[in-house]
Amino acid sequence: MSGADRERREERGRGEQGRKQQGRSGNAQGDTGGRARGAASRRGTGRGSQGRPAQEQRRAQRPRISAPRLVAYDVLRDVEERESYANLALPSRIRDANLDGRDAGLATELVAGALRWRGRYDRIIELAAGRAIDEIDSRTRNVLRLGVHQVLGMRTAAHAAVNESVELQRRVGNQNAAGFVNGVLRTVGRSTNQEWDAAITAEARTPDEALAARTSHPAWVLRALRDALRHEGRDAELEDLLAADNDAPRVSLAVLPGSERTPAEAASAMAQSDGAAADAPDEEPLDGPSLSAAGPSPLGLELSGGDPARAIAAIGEPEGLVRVQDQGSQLAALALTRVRPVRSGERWLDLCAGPGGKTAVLGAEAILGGARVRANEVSEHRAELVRRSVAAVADAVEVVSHDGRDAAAYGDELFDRILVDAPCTGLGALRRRPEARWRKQPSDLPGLTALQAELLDAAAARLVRGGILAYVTCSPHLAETRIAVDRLLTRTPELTELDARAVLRTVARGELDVAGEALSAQLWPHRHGTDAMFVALFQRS
Ligand SMILES: C[S@@+](CC[C@H](N)C(=O)[O-])C[C@H]1O[C@@H](n2cnc3c(N)ncnc32)[C@H](O)[C@@H]1O
Repeated sequence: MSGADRERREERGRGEQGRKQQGRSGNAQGDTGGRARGAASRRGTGRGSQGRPAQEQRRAQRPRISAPRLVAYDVLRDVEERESYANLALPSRIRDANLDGRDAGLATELVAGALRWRGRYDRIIELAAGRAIDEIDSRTRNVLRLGVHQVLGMRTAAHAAVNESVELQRRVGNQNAAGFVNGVLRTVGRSTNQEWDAAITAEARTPDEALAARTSHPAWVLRALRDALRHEGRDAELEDLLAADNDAPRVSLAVLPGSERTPAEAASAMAQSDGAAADAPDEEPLDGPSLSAAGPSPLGLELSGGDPARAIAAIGEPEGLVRVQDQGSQLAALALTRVRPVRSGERWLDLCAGPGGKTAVLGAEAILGGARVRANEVSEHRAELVRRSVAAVADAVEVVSHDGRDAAAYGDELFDRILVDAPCTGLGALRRRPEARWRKQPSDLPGLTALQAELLDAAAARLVRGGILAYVTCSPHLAETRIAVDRLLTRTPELTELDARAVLRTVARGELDVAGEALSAQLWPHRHGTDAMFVALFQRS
């Protein structure tokens, strides 16, 4: 930073000090209008006396904003305004900005933190600014969320986080609100996380509102999660679950059945390749991350960090046989394939297959057992993802694209096993998709549960006698799990529910703690380290 820039900053800082607000209760006022007027009149003087070139010169002299922060801001905008998925928008923005590994890591942390903790940070911003979050324009809101994450969620020095945020606001948002950003973030930085949590609790109207804000969950999601845990007699686990939702999940890999190596052998293959790389002077060693055959799926590996693609390459299996996949998804697919021995010639259907993670497990199991899989996906684009996903087991899998409620999806056949991995609210994968909890609304439920019921009815009618149906959701919401199952059983007396918990206990690696009275199995992030997958199994009589 040049001396002139530093001087300008210090002068601005002194100005802010003069206007600063005291403490949380004497908040940052949030009077952007007053500040805006002040800033506008100051700018007006500048324009009058110096003209446009001077203003442009001042802009050119401004400190550069760090590229990762700009990338993070752009991704937050993509998510908010274009409904983009952060996990897709982020890599493409990182590529466009040509960030190196370290900066890409910072951009990723900023995006994940600001999205995941949005509910808590918004409440803190409200308390610091003394105004409702909706009254702050969306650009400023996102600058503030990134700033609060740096101040409270990362170890960024407070003055650096504030200065960067003010510059970011000047670059991307309403210039007049730069002072507001400065004031709010300074107020935020004056209290610790514990103090902010105490303030959130003190200001909340109900204990649920306080817990929802502190743990950054929408209140309706918190209630749905509590209901699902209560159904198992485990509502005391709610806070553990909410905390697990806010932890970045460990990367899990699946070693598909039929691979040359078992998961344990794959883990040691990577360790050996790591050692060999360290010995070879021109090979960059895999610095640190290790694989272990851990987690509840018998196919599963856990990666302690680093780039999964490098770990997969280091294992050395043919492409596609080792893949990134949540272990709950692995178990859900295995519940269907291992519920009973496979007879050669069986026909299986994966009705809602996109993007094809579970189809790959079904395909690998089908090859071993002599079965064949039809994979259906309503979206042609996602059907293409399924084709790519099953390349390693393509001999056993045929991919088609139809609405699963239409006869075309079944191709005039009956099936021995059908997987309905239904579209759902996705409330079981909140740790993986940080923006998802803010996207779904309770009003999404009726449409989804109606679609789930129609898909189940269509699938149940296409089972051979004695055939098995697996109903899977990545949501623990009771409307999408037990209530859906009970209604299906009422509508379809030919279906008998099987003990999915017993099946999963047999399939799983180690003890699997599945609670409650129901025959279906609910997995949980805080208990099993998986997404909250729900699995129910039925047999057609
Ligand atoms: C939860 S995802 C399936 C995940 C997949 N089984 C996997 O493991 O990768 C649900 C899928 O159902 C698809 N879908 C939604 N409505 C459908 C319908 N009417 N018929 C068939 N598929 C549908 C969605 O496009 C989405 O790809």
